[in-house]
Amino acid sequence: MPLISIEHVSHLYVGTGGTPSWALRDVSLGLERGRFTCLVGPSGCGKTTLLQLIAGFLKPTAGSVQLDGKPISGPGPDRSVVFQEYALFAWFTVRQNVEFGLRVAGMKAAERHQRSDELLAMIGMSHAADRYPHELSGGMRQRVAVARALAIHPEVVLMDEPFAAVDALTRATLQEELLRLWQQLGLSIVFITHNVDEAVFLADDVVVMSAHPGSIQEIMTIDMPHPRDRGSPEFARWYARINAALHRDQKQKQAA
Ligand SMILES: Nc1ncnc2c1ncn2[C@@H]1O[C@H](COP(=O)(O)OP(=O)(O)OP(=O)(O)O)[C@@H](O)[C@H]1O
Repeated sequence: MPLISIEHVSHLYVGTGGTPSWALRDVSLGLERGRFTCLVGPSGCGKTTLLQLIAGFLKPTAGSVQLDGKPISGPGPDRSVVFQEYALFAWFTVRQNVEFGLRVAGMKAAERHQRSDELLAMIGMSHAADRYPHELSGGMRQRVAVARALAIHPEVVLMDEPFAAVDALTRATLQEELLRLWQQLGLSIVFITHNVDEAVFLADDVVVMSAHPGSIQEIMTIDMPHPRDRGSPEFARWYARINAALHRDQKQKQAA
């Protein structure tokens, strides 16, 4: 049984003018435990909606979303979310940000400190534990956001374009660090990106979505071992395949 089962899910939004629109139409997808899944697709194809349904922030209009065979009825400590914007609390230090979920869960201070010490060491931020978010670079802030998401020991980490706002060099470093954490902690990750290179570098499975209505066009399993070499012919082949699938959809929509 997949860890996350999305069965015949449709999601309807009603806009401000009262006009309904289908963000997702009859989407079915099974996500296996321990895998790194990337969602790619044109703007508006429902990637964030799908992530929010898994997070439990939204309920599907039709169909079901299940985790470990149980319907998802809301957010829970088994799932955490990392957003594109550095959603850190400005008035908390790095350590306080990382410990936030643990404090909410009622964990004692000594245990919280031990957990945050471990995570800060893992992300190479021990030296900055007492700094505030405005004293950090974009890459450092996103590292803290990842550490905060991991502090509660979630089974699933849901990431919505987490590295889109940082420069290319920092992005590459963050990708490598995330792969290390994923492997070390045995996480299951669902990661939205617009960047095909990022998807080929990170993913076991790439879910290519198409828009109007949001649906799944193709699922590709990238069987290259990690770490992946961006300069290899195999990497270039996967890049071209995913890119072609994305453009095929656009061409079909334009021709229709
Ligand atoms: N709260 C909302 N109310 C009304 N319509 C919405 C709402 N949120 C999203 N939509 C619409 O639903 C569709 C899917 O949106 P969604 O944000 O899930 O797509 P996306 O693939 O994540 O897009 P992007 O890549 O641009 O972030 C879009 O047409 C969007 O305009």
